[in-house]
Amino acid sequence: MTTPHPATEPFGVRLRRAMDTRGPLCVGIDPHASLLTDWGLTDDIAGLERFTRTVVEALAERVAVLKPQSAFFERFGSRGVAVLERAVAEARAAGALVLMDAKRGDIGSTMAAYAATYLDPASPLFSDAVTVSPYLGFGSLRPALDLAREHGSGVFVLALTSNPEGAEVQHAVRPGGATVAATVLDHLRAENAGAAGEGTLGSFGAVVGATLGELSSYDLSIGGPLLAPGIGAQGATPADLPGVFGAAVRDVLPSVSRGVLRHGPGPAGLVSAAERFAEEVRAVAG
Ligand SMILES: O=c1ccn([C@@H]2O[C@H](COP(=O)(O)O)[C@@H](O)[C@H]2O)c(=O)[nH]1
Repeated sequence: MTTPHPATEPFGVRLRRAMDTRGPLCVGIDPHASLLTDWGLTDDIAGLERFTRTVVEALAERVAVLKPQSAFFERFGSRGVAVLERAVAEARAAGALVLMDAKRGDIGSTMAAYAATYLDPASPLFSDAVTVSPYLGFGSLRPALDLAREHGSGVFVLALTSNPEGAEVQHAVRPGGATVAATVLDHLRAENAGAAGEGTLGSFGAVVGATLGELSSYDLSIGGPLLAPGIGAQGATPADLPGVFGAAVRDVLPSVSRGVLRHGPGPAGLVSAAERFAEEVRAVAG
């Protein structure tokens, strides 16, 4: 097994380079039971292993970012997590950045353990970046933000999620008039301050759904990347990105899972679907 290695450059710098050289796309590894079936695989650890290996072998040398969805591995217990560990190591060794979609969030002291799981280079799940939830208060994420800074990793914080239910929390208005989501974006802007020069990305990103329609009431210029899930199975398309993100579109990392994965099990189908999405994004985001 490849030994996890820490980064020598900040995540944001590595991400911008990967998007420029490999294309602006993140592909999700989401082994849904229905996809395993569609691929002719069994819904068990052998099916999970084959599915995951196929995606990593097809795409890790080509796309900028692979985003394993931890839940689909955890449902198989420790053997599923072992598959996830191998996928992370192999994808990183092939040159992809790995964004672990774990959406962790807890009080600060427990958050420190989550941070160590994904952001400490000694951990078998060490990844280039991780998704976290700020709904125990942005300050509760401090251990993850600090560990990421120390090791050149990235953190993506849920701000405006792609699901319609998110609005009841994220659009809620705080005393003083700012929405919860705007407050999260403000915190991220502060975390990235000083990191970003012209054209550079900071390492602290926001998750902002591509499904949300225009967001001009939000200041999306956070100095870091905007992970945009929702393209493909959730109904958004690359053509929607300029309308949703406006001038911030250049900092958007669109993410597609089922929209690519449904083109398996052959590697050629996965590769051409990913290339098509990346091309469509390039055409609208430059
Ligand atoms: O706001 C969010 C945050 C995360 N996700 C995750 O992205 C993928 C989407 O999968 P698709 O098959 O492309 O719909 C999945 O892992 C979600 O948990 C999101 O959809 N929205």
